[in-house]
Amino acid sequence: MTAHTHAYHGPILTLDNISMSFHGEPILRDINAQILDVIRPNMTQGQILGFYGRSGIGKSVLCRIMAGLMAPSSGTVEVGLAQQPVRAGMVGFVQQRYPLFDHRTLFDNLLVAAQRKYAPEAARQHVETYLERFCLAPHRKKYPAQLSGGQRQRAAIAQQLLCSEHLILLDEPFSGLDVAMIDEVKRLIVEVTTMDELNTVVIVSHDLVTTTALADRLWLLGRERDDSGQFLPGATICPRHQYNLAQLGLAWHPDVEAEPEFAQFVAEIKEEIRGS
Ligand SMILES: Nc1ncnc2c1ncn2[C@@H]1O[C@H](COP(=O)(O)OP(=O)(O)OP(=O)(O)O)[C@@H](O)[C@H]1O
Repeated sequence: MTAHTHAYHGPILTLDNISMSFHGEPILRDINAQILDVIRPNMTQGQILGFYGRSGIGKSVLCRIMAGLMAPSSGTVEVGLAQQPVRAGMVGFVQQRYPLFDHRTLFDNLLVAAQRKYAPEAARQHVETYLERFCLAPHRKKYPAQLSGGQRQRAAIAQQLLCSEHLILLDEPFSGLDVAMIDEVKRLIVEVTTMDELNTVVIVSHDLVTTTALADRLWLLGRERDDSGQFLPGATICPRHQYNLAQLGLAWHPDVEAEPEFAQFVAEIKEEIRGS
């Protein structure tokens, strides 16, 4: 187990006292958490956050709040090195159905996204770059219905990266994929975070092992108990459930899943989840 040398710059994402209720029912409570810009010597190293919680606990709600698609009942979300309040469109959100425009080719789908951020010629150049990097260049003239599931997913990730500002949320990126495809998606996520220092991928997944193996930071969303053992209303990410995998020596190891320390860490996390 080796802790690779690293340091931190300013925050990339800050959740400040986020709470959310629907019709008086608390779903999220007092969430304070931050992703920092990680720096590794002589490397372009973005951030990967694993985000885990039981089914129905509030992960999708928090993702929508992080993406600026839903306003919290209280609290603020700030993104980027300038720490601006989040607005819809600043954060990419790749949902499970990979929505693309059916009547446009892959190239045109990506171009529409890129033109939201770049002038026309720069947009075309960025689309070319992403088609190459995501192994989609041979499929540029195909329509979404003519792409495989994996190609659609790569296209959806490229689309969100092209129009958002470095931060991208992936909702269940491994669900329904075979082993080879899971490896492909893992490779792609690592590729995204080595393309630009500020690129930050948030992986929301029930696949705890795969997510933890990729991440340099892990958040567990869970319910806390009061002194008498009763659950407090609403889920939160308490400080002890914000794990720094880089400091634990579990980040950026290609075969970390084979390391005994990793297995032990995952076992501990499972215990925490069972109790929350
Ligand atoms: N718009 C809404 N109005 C009322 N309640 C909502 C709304 N959106 C979500 N909820 C409730 O918030 C809770 C958390 O839902 P959420 O979809 O965030 O869970 P999740 O952790 O993403 O679950 P899963 O892992 O099963 O997808 C659920 O009880 C859900 O019914």
